[in-house]
Amino acid sequence: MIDIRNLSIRQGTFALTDVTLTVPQSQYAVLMGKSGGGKTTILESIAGLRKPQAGTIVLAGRDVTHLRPAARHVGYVPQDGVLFSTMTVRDNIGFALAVRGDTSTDIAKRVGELAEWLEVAHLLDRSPHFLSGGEKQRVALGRALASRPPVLLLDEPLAALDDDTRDHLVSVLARVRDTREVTVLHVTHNRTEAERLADAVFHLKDGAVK
Ligand SMILES: Nc1ncnc2c1ncn2[C@@H]1O[C@H](COP(=O)(O)OP(=O)(O)OP(=O)(O)O)[C@@H](O)[C@H]1O
Repeated sequence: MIDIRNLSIRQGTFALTDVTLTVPQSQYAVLMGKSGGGKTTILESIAGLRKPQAGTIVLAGRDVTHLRPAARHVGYVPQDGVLFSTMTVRDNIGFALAVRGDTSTDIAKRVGELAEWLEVAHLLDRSPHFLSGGEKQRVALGRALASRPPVLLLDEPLAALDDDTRDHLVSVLARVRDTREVTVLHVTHNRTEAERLADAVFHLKDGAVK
């Protein structure tokens, strides 16, 4: 579950006030709204990368409002995916598991399983430099899901992809949704994408969520 109550965030002249939004457990919610409206700001606040001035954030029944990002157990695919460029695809996907000290056997098993599922098994030894846009996004998704987070945040994961690649990634995300293992908040501008994936659609308008 993602439960945001009365969140207020100010950055420079921009402000979001009193944002309230709930995504029930295992649901796939889409957040839409015009450019510059504050969608990324909301995702970054949930992930712990921005500090709100007021409000609470409860994830999977835990109040994480004052926890650091790593303690929140959130899977996050930021805008543009941004993989670690000095690491192979394998190490990108396994990163969170290595940081928390999983054994190399456990890491290899989970990375192998995810790579099959996301259809990137043939790319594991490659550097992110030599991946297509769609491949990069599938690897970024694998990295976000590796530690089995209860919450997944996706910031325009399908932007800047051609139609066929976008269609394929939508079907991958539908598979993620259908496992019902994770509660998802997905930011997009694309109505078709929202219709194909969302259990619920939220609209951010004039600093408020409807
Ligand atoms: N550190 C900052 N200081 C001041 N203003 C900022 C800062 N970061 C973001 N902003 C402003 O906050 C507003 C909301 O930005 P945000 O990226 O959350 O919007 P968005 O809805 O995700 O936009 P887009 O759809 O274009 O990605 C924008 O006006 C942006 O310029």
